[in-house]
Amino acid sequence: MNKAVATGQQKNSAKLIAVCQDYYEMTKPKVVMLLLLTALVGMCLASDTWISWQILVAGLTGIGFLSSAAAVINHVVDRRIDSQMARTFNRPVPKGKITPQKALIFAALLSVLGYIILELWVNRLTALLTLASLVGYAVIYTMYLKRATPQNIVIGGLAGAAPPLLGWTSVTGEINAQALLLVLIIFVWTPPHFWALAIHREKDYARAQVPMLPVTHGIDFTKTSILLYTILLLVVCLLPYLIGMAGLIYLVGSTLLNIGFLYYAWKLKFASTEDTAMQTFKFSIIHLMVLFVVLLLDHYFRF
Ligand code: HEM
Ligand SMILES: CC(C)=CCC/C(C)=C/CC/C(C)=C/COP(=O)(O)OP(=O)(O)O
Repeated sequence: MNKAVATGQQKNSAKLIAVCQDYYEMTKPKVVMLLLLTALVGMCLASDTWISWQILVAGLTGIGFLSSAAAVINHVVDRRIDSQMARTFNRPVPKGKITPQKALIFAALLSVLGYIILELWVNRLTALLTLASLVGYAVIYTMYLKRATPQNIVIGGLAGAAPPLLGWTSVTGEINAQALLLVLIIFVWTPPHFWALAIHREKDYARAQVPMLPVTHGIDFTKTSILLYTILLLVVCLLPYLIGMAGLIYLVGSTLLNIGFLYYAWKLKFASTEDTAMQTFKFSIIHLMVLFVVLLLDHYFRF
């Protein structure tokens, strides 16, 4: 083969890979992975036996596609804000690597596919609840709340907290109090998760004029709020054990994780160094991931 043609082909495939990476980045893959873990745990806890492969695969694919679509819409709607923040200015839409139109077509494709998968192979309730979560995050949180009130992430957090319920309804076709308890755990976890990062990025949010809590009420007030939510989280996390939904493995695991979270929140409030806010944010992600793995282990190896 001609050397120039071969080099041209190499350049084209490198370009294609780069474009695919940009589309992939817009789906917030790591966030969606954790959302899917919580949905998987919702599915497993909904049943005393093994769940069917069809529900598992179709449920996770549908919930994953709709969550990814919500994340892509967030990239489009927030392109002005993102272009003003050091953490996000390099994203594909503000950088001009992907046009808003193309991103929206991608989001529409993911949404339609995800909805059809849930409707055809899971059930209508799950399809509708997942669509409502997409609207909750992409429209209610991103378009309105984020720009309107420092309670934005508290209220908007409900959409991100929904996946355990979506997993549960995938298996049973109905809404259940135990599933709502899992939603409550993530709902209470979200403020300390996000506000820790918001403290670290306070100047970014102030510059972009986004009314996040550290911007509107100050860093000290935000630290107190984080500490109080972390205490509330410890209490809420005890409920699955207290109502007999989970056993000792969960009780021990969850208590250790919450003591860890409390340690970071305490340090952030009373003995903070430059890194403490980011360490607290990183720990929050480990906390939720391990908490849901522990719930799963407890479900299958309960004694
Ligand atoms: C309204 C609710 C939430 C807000 C405002 C929020 C905000 C954020 C922000 C701003 C980041 C930083 C992203 C970056 O570095 O580019 C982040 C990271 C992350 N969030 Fe959340 N989050 C929320 C809910 C959730 C939920 C429900 C989950 C999962 C169950 C989650 C999982 C994660 C993960 C895994 C990361 C790390 C992503 C990475 O390293 O790329 N978040 N979150
Ligand atoms: C269907 C379903 C379950 C939808 C939920 C989808 C979803 C991706 C929820 C995660 C919440 C999240 C990452 C919020 C951050 O947005 P931000 O705009 O404040 O953060 P950013 O500045 O990093 O974009």
